Amino acid sequence: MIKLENLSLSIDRINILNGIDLKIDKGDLIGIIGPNGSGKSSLLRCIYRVMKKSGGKIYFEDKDIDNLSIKDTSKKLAVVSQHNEYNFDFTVFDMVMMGRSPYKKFLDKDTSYDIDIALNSLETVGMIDFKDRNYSSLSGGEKQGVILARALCQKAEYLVLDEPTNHLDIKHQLEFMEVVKNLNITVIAAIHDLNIALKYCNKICAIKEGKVVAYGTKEEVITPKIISKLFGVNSKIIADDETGIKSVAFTLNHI
Ligand SMILES: Nc1ncnc2c1ncn2[C@@H]1O[C@H](COP(=O)(O)OP(=O)(O)OP(=O)(O)O)[C@@H](O)[C@H]1O
Repeated sequence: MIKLENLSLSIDRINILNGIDLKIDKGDLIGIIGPNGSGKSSLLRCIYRVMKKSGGKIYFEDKDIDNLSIKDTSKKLAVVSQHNEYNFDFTVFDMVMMGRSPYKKFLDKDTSYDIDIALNSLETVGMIDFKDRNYSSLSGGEKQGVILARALCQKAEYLVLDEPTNHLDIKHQLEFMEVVKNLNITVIAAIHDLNIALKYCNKICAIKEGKVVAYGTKEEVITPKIISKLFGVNSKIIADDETGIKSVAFTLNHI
């Protein structure tokens, strides 16, 4: 379980997150939704400790993260974000092996156990055939698969996804989210596409101006009323006649 209590973040006296309370249960796949600039990435960055919160508490199970080392945090939590360009080049396999670094001391060698985990992670994301390729030669979608494999290689209980499918075509978006869903671990994902959120998340946290506007099941949160409050657009939730699968259709208010 991850618990946020009264989490706040201010930068240059501007309040970015304002007293966020959130409880993420084990096995949840939580979508964080909200308009541009509402604080989704900042919230996740506080959880994965790239940003230092200004106030409040974050707990992993019963442990206050202020008392956890960065290395111990990395054993618990892996991250996939939307920015995957690096100014250096490694093979795909070496990139994935970096996921083992929280478990290593300086100059420790990779064990056959580490190598098996890396190969299994590449298998899981369907990219084993890419293992000897240079990372920089991959397409954006392929890079995202490698970064997910690196996260899996960390063997963390929690996975944070910061708008991970933004640059992916629809097939790659669905494939990425299918892999994530089938991991059966706890996932917190900032998601722009409400249809992806509807399809894959079991809970949704809606934020606006750094505050939680709604938190609950996707049926409770992805509603025309809340969508209008968040984004200022009209919407309709449509259920497919055959499958019952729901999707959202949008129009601008004045159209
Ligand atoms: N390092 C920073 N310095 C100053 N302002 C920042 C910093 N990081 C984030 N912000 C501001 O905090 C607000 C929230 O940004 P954040 O990236 O968390 O929003 P978001 O909901 O993820 O947005 P988007 O959907 O556009 O990616 C924005 O107004 C942003 O400009």
